[in-house]
Amino acid sequence: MYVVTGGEMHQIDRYTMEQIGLSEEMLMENAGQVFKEKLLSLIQANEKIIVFIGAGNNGGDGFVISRLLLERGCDVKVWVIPSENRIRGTACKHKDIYKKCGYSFQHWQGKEGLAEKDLSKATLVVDALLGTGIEGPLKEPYGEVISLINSAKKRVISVDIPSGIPNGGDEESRGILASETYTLQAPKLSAFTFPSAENYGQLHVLDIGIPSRSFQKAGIKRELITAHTVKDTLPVREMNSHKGKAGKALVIAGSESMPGAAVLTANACLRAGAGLLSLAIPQSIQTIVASQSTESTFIVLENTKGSISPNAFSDAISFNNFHGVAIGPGLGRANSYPLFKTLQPYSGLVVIDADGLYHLSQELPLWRSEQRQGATIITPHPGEMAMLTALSVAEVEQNRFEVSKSFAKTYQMYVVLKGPYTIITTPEGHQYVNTTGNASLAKGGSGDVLTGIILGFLLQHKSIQDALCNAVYVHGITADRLMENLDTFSVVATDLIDTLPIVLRSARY
Ligand SMILES: NC(=O)C1=CN([C@@H]2O[C@H](COP(=O)(O)OP(=O)(O)OC[C@H]3O[C@@H](n4cnc5c(N)ncnc54)[C@H](O)[C@@H]3O)[C@@H](O)[C@H]2O)[C@H](O)CC1
Ligand SMILES: [K+]
Repeated sequence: MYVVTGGEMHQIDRYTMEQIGLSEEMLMENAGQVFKEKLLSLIQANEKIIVFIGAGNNGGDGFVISRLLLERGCDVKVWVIPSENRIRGTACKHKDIYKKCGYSFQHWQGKEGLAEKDLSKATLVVDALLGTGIEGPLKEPYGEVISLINSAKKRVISVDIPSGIPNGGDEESRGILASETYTLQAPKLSAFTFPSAENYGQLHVLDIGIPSRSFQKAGIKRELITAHTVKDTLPVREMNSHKGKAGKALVIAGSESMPGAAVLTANACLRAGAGLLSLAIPQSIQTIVASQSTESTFIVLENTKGSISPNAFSDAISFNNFHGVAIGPGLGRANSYPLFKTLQPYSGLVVIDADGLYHLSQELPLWRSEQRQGATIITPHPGEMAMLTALSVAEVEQNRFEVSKSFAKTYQMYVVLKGPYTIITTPEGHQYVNTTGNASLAKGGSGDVLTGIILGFLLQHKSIQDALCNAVYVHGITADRLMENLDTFSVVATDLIDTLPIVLRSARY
């Protein structure tokens, strides 16, 4: 499933109409039909529905939805915000069809009019005020209508997008606070960009019949990770596999103040399929780490002031014995730069996280793909991305898609930008958005687990992007699964590792 900007959606609509020959009237009718079906499956028989309609095609969808619900005998009040002569094109055609079927509507005349009364009696609001055609700051009377709807605190279902949110989704908005949004054909960027993502409520995607060819022709390179894509791309372990063939992983992690990071990364990596796992850790934490990661083997390094000594590293490890390396969780920044540097010439996969990203920010050009034989995968949270790009955290948050794309293309790396909707970007600029996971992941250690799963999966998959997509998806699902029995406050990173085997099993079937 593709993820698009408002502008791309218009381009896709145009191709569908002009080149494929599906008319806008038909697409609008389809939108109304699927919306109505979805709505009827979720509402009570005695629901009192109020529909708010704007001037553009989002309002046109509102006319189709109102007609179809009235045809089904639903109790529907329809309020149209612009004067009738402002409704043009396809929306006007569907307004006329609505009227010719014998149905009427009320005109908005300010909030003191009857709309407020109808709203107070309604049990459900359908928001068909504004869609992807919004430009610039919200104009009146839409601001006033939206404030009225929001303050009524009803169940609100938005058509396509919550009305009033900016197209990029990145600016402060006075948009509708929807309980649910039924988006048409493809989720829009604003559903995954804060603060607008918070306006959406629960997101459902409705197939209105726009062919995938229209998306391909528009060159859309953003997709959603779904249960289907994961199931189709999760590899199966061959019968004649052996531990060496299943991937030899090296994790360089941990320090006296953060020994747990090494444990979490190693154990997650093993649970994600690594055949053999070596942990490179400072000598002073070896006993404690070994007691909690039974299956790991160890490369014990000299330590200085609680972390790996700057002198100990270069000849202690032969990187080429490993298929992939993860570096960074709990490493500490003070002494580990020389160690980080020795990894650059290594020809295998390198996953860089946490303190490893700090070192990377000091010598970024050296890690461009043409300077390395193996692929580099980075797993920053927005703060670390800000450090790597010299932007503010707010700038990263507001332009998550663009910032990660530009970084991935410039440095030819795979970027896993973590957050409520983690975005994976390939060096070619293809992007994959993850929707699994929940607020319980906002806790120390969950990133270490993800790094471990990523390394484990990289060693099982042929395609790096599939490995990354599948890793972030299952990581999120483990948290979702834990929510069946636990509270968001209570989940700890070890729970994620313990749940991973069950989640992996069900992701396959
Ligand atoms: N995706 C599809 O294939 C289909 C989508 N449909 C729906 O069409 C809308 C997009 O329609 P469009 O006419 O382009 O725009 P809007 O309805 O969002 O609104 C345009 C309308 O709003 C006025 N306006 C613009 N900016 C502002 C502002 N800042 N404040 C107030 N008013 C503003 C402008 O003057 C216009 O009158 C899409 O979201 C879907 O819901 C179709 O059903 C066909 C298939
Ligand atoms: K809307």
